[in-house]
Amino acid sequence: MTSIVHITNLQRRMGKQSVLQNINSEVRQGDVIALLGKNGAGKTTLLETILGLALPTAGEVRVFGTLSHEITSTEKQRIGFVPQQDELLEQLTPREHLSLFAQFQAKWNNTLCERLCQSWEIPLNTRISKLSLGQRQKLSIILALCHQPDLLILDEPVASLDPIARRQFLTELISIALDQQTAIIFSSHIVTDMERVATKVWLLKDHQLCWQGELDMLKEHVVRLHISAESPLPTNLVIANSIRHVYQGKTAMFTVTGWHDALKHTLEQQLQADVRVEYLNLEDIFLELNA
Ligand SMILES: Nc1ncnc2c1ncn2[C@@H]1O[C@H](COP(=O)(O)OP(=O)(O)OP(=O)(O)O)[C@@H](O)[C@H]1O
Repeated sequence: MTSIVHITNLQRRMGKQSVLQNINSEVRQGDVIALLGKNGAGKTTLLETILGLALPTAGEVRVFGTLSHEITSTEKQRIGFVPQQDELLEQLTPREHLSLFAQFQAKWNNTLCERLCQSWEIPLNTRISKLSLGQRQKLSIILALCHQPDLLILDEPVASLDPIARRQFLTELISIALDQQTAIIFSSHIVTDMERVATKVWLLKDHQLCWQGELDMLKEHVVRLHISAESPLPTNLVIANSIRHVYQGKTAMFTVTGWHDALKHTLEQQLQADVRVEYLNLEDIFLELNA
């Protein structure tokens, strides 16, 4: 698979504050990356740096092999971006905006545009300044999807969408990732949505990517162990890579990282106890890793 984005030792400071440190990663064709992090973790900063809208303090980001802040207008046409705050032209109607934007795109998909405008009930002849937040967000998504980008970056694209539009949007996203092999980086606080579409996860914490890799691997890597013994467990019990634990006499619950199934038997022998492994959904993993 072709590399679309390459990030090397990226650092970004804002005044005295370090926002991103030692970020090394790669985005390949067909990757759908869920970018997760608490408020202020640096998600928008990372996405803007990838887009070349902000300069790295150190390190570099390459998009299609070019430094992101030096990408050409032809390369820009290969990128779709839905910003957290839309940049629509207030005085135009959606019809005018779509037609103006389409003129500058080499691969505009009019069929998809018409289908989405219809199913999302975009009021095509109303001034954009009079649209609701959700209608504006839908229009921004249509603009980003319909020029069939090779790289699609979405910063909180669904916050104002109703559940029906959100589900349709996720379906579209999966289909373009599969059919067109578009690389997608998607930031959202609706973690259940991310879990439906993501193949990979980037988790930002303490200015760094504390996890990056396949979603399935993350789910095998972070688990909750429910331990129950015949007699009270030692209160100073230590389990490697534990990030949180709760004791209740003969039972205990540990959340651990770096888990692999072979450890279960060893632990049961060592503690003379039953160990049940609970695999977590992405939202629970996010909460545990940020606890
Ligand atoms: N223009 C700016 N000047 C100074 N600091 C800034 C600026 N923009 C963002 N920051 C700081 O950089 C950090 C990261 O902000 P960023 O917007 O990237 O976070 P985020 O993860 O996208 O947050 P959210 O989930 O709330 O959208 C925050 O601590 C923020 O205060």
